[in-house]
Amino acid sequence: MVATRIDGKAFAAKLRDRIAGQVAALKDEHGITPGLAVVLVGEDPASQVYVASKGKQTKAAGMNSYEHRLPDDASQAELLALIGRLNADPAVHGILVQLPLPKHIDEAEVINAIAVKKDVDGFTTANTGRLATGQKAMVPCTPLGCLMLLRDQLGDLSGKDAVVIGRSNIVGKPMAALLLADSATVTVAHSRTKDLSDVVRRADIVVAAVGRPQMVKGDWIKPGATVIDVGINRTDSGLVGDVDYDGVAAVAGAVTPVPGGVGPMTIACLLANTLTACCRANGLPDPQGLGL
Ligand SMILES: Nc1nc(=O)c2c([nH]1)NC[C@@H]1CN(c3ccc(C(=O)N[C@@H](CCC(=O)O)C(=O)O)cc3)C=[N+]21
Repeated sequence: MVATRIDGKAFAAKLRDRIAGQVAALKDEHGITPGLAVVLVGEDPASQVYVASKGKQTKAAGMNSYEHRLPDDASQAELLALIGRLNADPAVHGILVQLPLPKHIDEAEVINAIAVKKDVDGFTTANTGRLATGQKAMVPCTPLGCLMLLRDQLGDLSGKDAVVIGRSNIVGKPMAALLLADSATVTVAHSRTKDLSDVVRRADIVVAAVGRPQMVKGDWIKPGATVIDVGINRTDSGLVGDVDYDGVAAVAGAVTPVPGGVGPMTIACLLANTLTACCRANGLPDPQGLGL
């Protein structure tokens, strides 16, 4: 039996279509256009590609996209001043500061300067805390995309054994919070975890977010398990995930590919969060019905 290939690219395209319809209705019925501001500091080539792609998809969904580029040597004060202006701008419903930032800038301080209601990355301490305590939050895009794929594949996640490999603030920790909120039994594994393959073998759901090319092997996987690969590793043989796809697909029930899995969901969820932020700012009901 070969695993189902979870088509994140197709799922993301459908989600973007739905969002575009909701954006059009928002314009028609309320005269409001959601706006997303993306801030890029420096010239990192991968970041430039992501930011260009975000801008293109934002406009394609009918939203306004505002791009702000600062030079590599921009000061933290300049960046904070820009965020202050975006916080005060009523046309801007979402603000994303592309990470990583140059080393002379304190990332946590910059992120926490973003207005909580405009924090479409869900990276502020306030949103992290809200997610962890079950209050309405802005949810980080990559884990949100993973959750949507899991709910679509499995339905109710209640009582499932989930193992998240990786404990980053942007993926591992919020992913664990989301799975817990859906009543899964959650284990967070990381570089110090003992007998990692044995831990993973117990899981009905595996989310791999470690940044090590093809680390998760087929013989780590419980037959029939659902495997979500968050890895984006650029190697000599091209873009690969954290999962050894062919080996895992021979055992798993379903697995996401790289590319074409979680990556496209991340950007679609950014649009979803921008629309959600816009609706909340205008006292309208949440458009995605996720209960988060
Ligand atoms: N503030 C902030 N928010 C982010 O969400 C954020 C960030 N900073 N910094 C960088 C990471 C990375 N990230 C990705 C988005 C889309 C793909 C994506 O679409 N990947 C395609 C392939 C793209 C390719 O070929 O390079 C795929 O997996 O199919 C990947 C990675 C968002 N990030």
